[in-house]
Amino acid sequence: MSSRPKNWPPSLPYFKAPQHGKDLTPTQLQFLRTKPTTTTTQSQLDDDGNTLPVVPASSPATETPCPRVKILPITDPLHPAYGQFGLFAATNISPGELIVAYLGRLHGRGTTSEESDYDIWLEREMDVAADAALGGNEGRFVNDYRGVPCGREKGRPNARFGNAFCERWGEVCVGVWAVGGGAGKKGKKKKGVEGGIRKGEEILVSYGKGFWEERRREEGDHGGEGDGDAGGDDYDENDDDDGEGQLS
Ligand SMILES: C[S@@+](CC[C@H](N)C(=O)[O-])C[C@H]1O[C@@H](n2cnc3c(N)ncnc32)[C@H](O)[C@@H]1O
Repeated sequence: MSSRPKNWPPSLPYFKAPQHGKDLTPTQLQFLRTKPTTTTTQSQLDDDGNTLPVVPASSPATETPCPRVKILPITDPLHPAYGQFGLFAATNISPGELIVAYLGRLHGRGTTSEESDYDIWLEREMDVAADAALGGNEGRFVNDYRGVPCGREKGRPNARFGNAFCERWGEVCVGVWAVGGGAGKKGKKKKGVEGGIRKGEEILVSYGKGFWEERRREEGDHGGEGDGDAGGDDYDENDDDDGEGQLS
């Protein structure tokens, strides 16, 4: 396999592992490198109180390039990210499966780039985020579900951000997971979602309401129209803005 995925922007660094910003403290590094054990700490539990999943070093989700996904140009003029790229399933993906890691520069609040549209909280409490604006892997191309036409589960995401301990790198990473295969956030069942993504489908997450509210504020400030939130729907996002796994 080539050392970069097809359609990767030629001038953008392609990461084969998470990059550590110089600002990360020993405590943050220790948090990242701590593999969950039977005696887990609070920060190793997800919203449902489950232990952080451990992803074996052999998982295709952490291969670079990742065989589970394709970066493709968005050619449908009705798609809100028309003219940009998106992330698509290269194989059928089972509900609840880790699709691909989201690699970027790991950093704290002090080195946040206000301009970045690729910065995602890994663990807000530990002040660690992953920014893929200046380099990353395929994960950086995942679009938000809002306004995207023709999805099998129209009007809702088929994937979500979530953390895992990745044995390939020996640290906690953000990943993109197929929805389904269990309860949603805080144990709530998501209405009508069975999960699983078919080969060829676009992989779509929710960036969280906060991301789009901030986008609207910026557009208001600048008086522009831009490529903001393309429309509402009945997907219940009330749990979306409580911490990790949201674009900041
Ligand atoms: C993490 S990037 C996603 C990849 C991006 N499409 C690209 O080609 O680099 C986030 C950016 O994608 C665009 N985007 C993603 N989902 C969108 C949506 N539903 N509506 C409008 N723009 C979207 C916005 O420009 C946003 O700032």
